[in-house]
Amino acid sequence: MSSPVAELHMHIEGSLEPELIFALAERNSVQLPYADLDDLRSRYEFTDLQSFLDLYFANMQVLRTAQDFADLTRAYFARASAGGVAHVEFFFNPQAHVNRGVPLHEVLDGIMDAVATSEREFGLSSAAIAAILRDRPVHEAEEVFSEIIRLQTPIVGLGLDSAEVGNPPSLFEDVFARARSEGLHVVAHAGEEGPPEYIWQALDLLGAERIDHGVRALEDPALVARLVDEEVPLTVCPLSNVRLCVVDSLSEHPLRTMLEAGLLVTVNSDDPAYFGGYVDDNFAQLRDQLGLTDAERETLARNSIKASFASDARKAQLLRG
Ligand SMILES: Nc1ncnc2[nH]cnc12
Ligand SMILES: [Zn+2]
Repeated sequence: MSSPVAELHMHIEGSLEPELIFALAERNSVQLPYADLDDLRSRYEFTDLQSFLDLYFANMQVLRTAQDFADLTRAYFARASAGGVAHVEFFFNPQAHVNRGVPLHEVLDGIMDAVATSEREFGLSSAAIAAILRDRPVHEAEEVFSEIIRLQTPIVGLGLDSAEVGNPPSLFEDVFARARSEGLHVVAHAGEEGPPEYIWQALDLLGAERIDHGVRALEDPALVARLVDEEVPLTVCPLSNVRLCVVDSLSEHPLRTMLEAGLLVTVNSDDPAYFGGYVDDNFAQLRDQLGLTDAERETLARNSIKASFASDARKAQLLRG
């Protein structure tokens, strides 16, 4: 029996499976631009991050009510728990819903309802991170963040995601400073498609406690030394990196190089409904295609718990297995 894992990098909207897209479209009378499931599935071929984001945002149109968000979140919890995930810190994208007319409270009520019962229902502790869309105007991020705070939403942190290149962390210094002053954890996607410079900015300007992805850190030895020295966790997403053409194949993924460099690496699913699998699928394919050993898996599992924002008591419980 392998040790429990914490999943620290997944987007709840990226767990929207094709079957649920069709079921929610029916429930909400949404006309989908796909003939059937096979037609939808045939579109899951991506050439880069943007080509994925286009489909990711398009499919969100079926999410309308608190019930939809609760059903989506619970479906992920059930699947993740079955795959050995015992703790999750997941992203959601409030702007992606508010901007198409869904009231913020519908999003928050649904997600937080599922979070509140995850331990009882699925034996899985959970926490939500509001992620800012970095390719949208800065004032929009500030407005949605203010509203989340005004509603006293029990989120655990603030994150930064969406199209990376050309949208550096430096743009979002103020909203991240506010998040920190509210006592929230802060994390940022950096070094997925963007340069190592964006990782430096995430650390120095945003105060990021974890870097989401960070694979391009390997291009900058001084940055690697800093990340090792400060034990900054990197939430790496191997299947995502292959599907978004960040790496050519899983057998060429730099995960082992990162581990050998002494980086605090974790394995995550990112957008499991789009990238061919959940955390357990990532581990299984890493074993088959990269020769990931049981000892390496154990290290990665322990890293994920260490890197989480769970309480010390919960971390100790998770580490006991
Ligand atoms: N891999 C990813 N990178 C940036 N933004 C995202 N939003 C959902 N998945 C993402
Ligand atoms: Zn991501």
